Amino acid sequence: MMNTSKKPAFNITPGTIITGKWQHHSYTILKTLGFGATGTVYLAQGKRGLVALKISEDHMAITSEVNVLRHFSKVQGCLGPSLLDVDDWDVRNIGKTLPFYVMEYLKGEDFLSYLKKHGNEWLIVLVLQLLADLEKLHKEGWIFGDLKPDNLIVVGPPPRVRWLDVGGTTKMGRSIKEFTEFYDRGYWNLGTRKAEPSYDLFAVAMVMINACYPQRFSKKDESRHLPQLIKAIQSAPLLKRYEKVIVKALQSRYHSAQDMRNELMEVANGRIDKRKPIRNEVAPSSITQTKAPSFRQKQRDIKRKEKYRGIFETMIIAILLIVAYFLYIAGHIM
Ligand SMILES: Nc1ncnc2c1ncn2[C@@H]1O[C@H](COP(=O)(O)OP(=O)(O)OP(=O)(O)O)[C@@H](O)[C@H]1O
Repeated sequence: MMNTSKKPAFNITPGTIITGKWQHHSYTILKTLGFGATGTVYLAQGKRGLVALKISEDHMAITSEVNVLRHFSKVQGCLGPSLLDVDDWDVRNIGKTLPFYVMEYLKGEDFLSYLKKHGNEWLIVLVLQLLADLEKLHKEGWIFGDLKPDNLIVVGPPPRVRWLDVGGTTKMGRSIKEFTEFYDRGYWNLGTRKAEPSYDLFAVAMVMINACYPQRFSKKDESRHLPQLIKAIQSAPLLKRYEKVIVKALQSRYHSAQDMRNELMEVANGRIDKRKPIRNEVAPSSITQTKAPSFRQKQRDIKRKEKYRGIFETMIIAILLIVAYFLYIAGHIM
C-alpha cells in the first residue's frame, strides 16, 4: 500500500475531554498534531503531563500499531514513542466507540527542518543514530518499512533522532505493507518489497539524498535509475563524500545496519582508503603478499577490535557533534 494521508472523518475540538471506557483515564485535547491514513494524533494533557493521543475509526489499524509499540518497548533503547495507555472512547453524540492509544509526546523538529535550521553537518550524526536503532529493530525480527523524514523527529538537546509512525513496521520476510515511492527500492527498480534489513537501508540512503534535495525528484529514464541517483549523489558535495556507502546501500549490498554504520563511521573519520574496494573483492597483491592470520590471531584481533569499537564510536560521534555545534554557533555569529 502506498502511503496516502487523508483528512480524518471527524474532528475533535480543543478542550474535549476523552475518558477511556475501560481504564477511566482522562485526557484533555489541546490541538491536532497531525493525521495519517489511519487516524488523527492529538496533543493532550494527561494526569502526568503532555501526551500524544491517536484515535481512529479503524480498530484493526490501532490494534496493529499498539502491538508494534508494545514490541518496541521490549527493545532496549528509545526506538518509537513509549506506549502509555490503550482504551476505547464512547462518543455519545455520534453513537460510536472509537479506539485510541496514548503515547509519549515527542517534542522536536521534523528531520528535514532540523537539518535546514542547524546545518547538513548533522546529517551523519543523525544517520548514525538511526542505523544503531535499525540494527536493534532488525535483530528483533522487524523492518521499519515506511522509513522517511516525515516519520522521524529530532528531539533534544542533545539531538536524538526518534521514530514517529510505526504503522509501516513489518515482520521480517513478509511484504512491506506501507511505503512512500521516493524511499522505496521497488519504485526505483532496485530491489523487491520483501521486508529485510536491506529494504530499510535503501530508505536510509534515500533519506540522505533527500536531505540534500529537499524537493525530492522523480525517476527519469525507465531503466537507468541507479545512474540517475549516482549523478544526484555526485552533484552534492556532502553526499559525494559518502558516495561509496550510499551507493552500496542503494544496491542492497549491506546485510545489516551495523555494517553500513561501521563504513559510514570510517568515512566520517576519513579512514577509508579511496582505493580500497567496497565489494568483497580482494586486491590481488594482498593475496600474495599477506600471510593468512591464524584462528587464534583472528580471535584476538576480533576481541581487541570489539573492545575499542565502543570507545572509538563514542569519540567519533562526540567529534561530529562538536564540529556541527561549532558550525552552528559560527553561522549565528556571522
Ligand atoms: N508521539 C508523537 N509525538 C509527537 N507528534 C506525533 C507523535 N505521533 C505522531 N505525531 C504527529 O502526528 C502526525 C500523524 O501521525 P500518524 O502516525 O498518525 O500518521 P502519519 O505519520 O502521517 O502516517 P500514516 O498515514 O502512515 O499513519 C505525525 O506526522 C506527527 O507529526
